[in-house]
This record gives sequence, C-alpha cells and structure tokens, in this order.
Amino acid sequence: MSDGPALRLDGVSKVYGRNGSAVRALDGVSVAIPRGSFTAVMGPSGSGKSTFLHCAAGLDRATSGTAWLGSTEVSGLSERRATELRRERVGFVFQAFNLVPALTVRHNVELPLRLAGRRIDRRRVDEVLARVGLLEKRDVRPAQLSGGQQQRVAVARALITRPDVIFGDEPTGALDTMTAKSVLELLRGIVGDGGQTVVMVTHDPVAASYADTVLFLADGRLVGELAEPTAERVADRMTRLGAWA
Ligand SMILES: Nc1ncnc2c1ncn2[C@@H]1O[C@H](COP(=O)(O)OP(=O)(O)OP(=O)(O)O)[C@@H](O)[C@H]1O
Repeated sequence: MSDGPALRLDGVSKVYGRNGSAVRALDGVSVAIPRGSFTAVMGPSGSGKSTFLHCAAGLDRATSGTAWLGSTEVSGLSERRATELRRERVGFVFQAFNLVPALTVRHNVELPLRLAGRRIDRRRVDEVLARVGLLEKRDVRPAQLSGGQQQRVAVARALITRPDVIFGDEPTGALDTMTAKSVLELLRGIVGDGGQTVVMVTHDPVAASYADTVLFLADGRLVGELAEPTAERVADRMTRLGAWA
C-alpha cells in the first residue's frame, strides 16, 4: 500500500443532463483525504454531497477531473474494473441498511466475499461480527434486529473485504439519537484501531462531530473545512451556508 492519501479528487466536476437541462452537481472539487481518517461531508440539500461520494467511490463517473482511490484512478476505469474496485477496495453503508431480508446476519456479512468469488473464512466473519457486537445474532434474520443492530450488520458487511475506504451515505439518518451514537462510535473505532478511512455524508452536526474533519459543500463547490469539529461549530457553519434558512 502506498503512503499517499486514501482518496484524492483533482478538479472533479459532474454534470447531469445536457444543454438547457444540465445540472452541475460538482464544480471543480479538489481535496485529499488522509489514510486512517474520519471525514464528514456536509452541505445544504442539493449541494452535491451524494455526487461527491459516488464519484469518489467509483459508483459514478466524473464529467471532468480525476478521482483517485489510493494510487488507482477511479475516474478512468472501465465499468468492469470499477465494479471490481467497488467489490474489493471500498465498503458502503447506506441510510436504508440494504440488507438481504432472506439471509441470516452471517450470510449478509459474507455476501461481498461471495460476490467477489473469494473464500469464506468463518473465523474472519465471526471476528467482524464480534467487532460490531453482534456475534450472538449471527444466525437470525435482519427483521429480528433493531435498526441500530441492522446498521451494525451493514458496517460488518462493509468491513469484511478489508476495504481501503468505507463510504457512508447518511448512515445514521434512519436511527434515533442513542442508536446513532453507537453506530458513530463504531465508525470512529474502525478508524482508530483498524487504520481504515471513513468518509460519511450527513445532515446531522452531531454525527459530523465524530469526524476528524468536516468538508462543506455548497452549489457543488468545496467551500470550507473544519478540523476537530464540535456539533455547535458545524451547526454554525451550516447556518451560514443557508442550509436551514
Ligand atoms: N441522476 C441525476 N440526474 C440529474 N440531476 C441529478 C442527478 N443526481 C443528482 N442530481 C442533481 O445534482 C445536484 C446535487 O445532487 P446531490 O444528490 O449530490 O446533492 P446532495 O447534497 O446529496 O442532496 P441531499 O442532501 O438533498 O441528498 C442536485 O441539484 C440534484 O438535483
């Protein structure tokens, strides 16, 4: 593994649609996210947060500029290589958990390995389930779990391939405050003891305060950065961006 940033965007723009109906969702965004850091991405609705995540993770292709994951240029990959990269090098945690209801917890966590045609190491699966505090729930189905527990299964599923970067798109958006706290502490812990990199889009200043750095987007542009954020300072910046006007 190289020593450079986990993630780098160089002048990334993303335009949806054409001509009269074109929307510039990202407008020349440049940023480097260090390995082993926890970054939150905030901004008003429609500011480009999801687009940022999608372009950085290889879910979507930038219209111009380059996106790097470690030393791999994500923006230049063929569809097949982008799919491989998503399977092997990044993990995703979404607001809606996206677990497969018919599969047990253990089988949900194993799924990325199966999709990548990799060997299932039961001990590794148990280790990851223990890491998220759900080893004893490994044989139940998602419907038998609380929202917070389901999200912790989703975190385990994201961790199983040992990805370089874990992307969260509003990972605590569907959770109550206390449950959200346990998921955020888990993400914080992954960065702390696993040296992994977490990048999370959120609307919640309290969630953002768990990060090392908050990036602020407005109208597709990177308009600010806050290190060692507190919920109050994040909320203040968001107010000044007109997010809650
Ligand atoms: N597939 C698409 N086709 C056309 N326009 C899109 C598409 N996806 C996003 N956009 C537009 O790009 C802009 C940025 O959208 P994006 O979803 O990245 O913002 P966001 O900050 O994540 O918003 P929110 O907080 O509301 O989820 C918006 O104006 C949106 O309408």
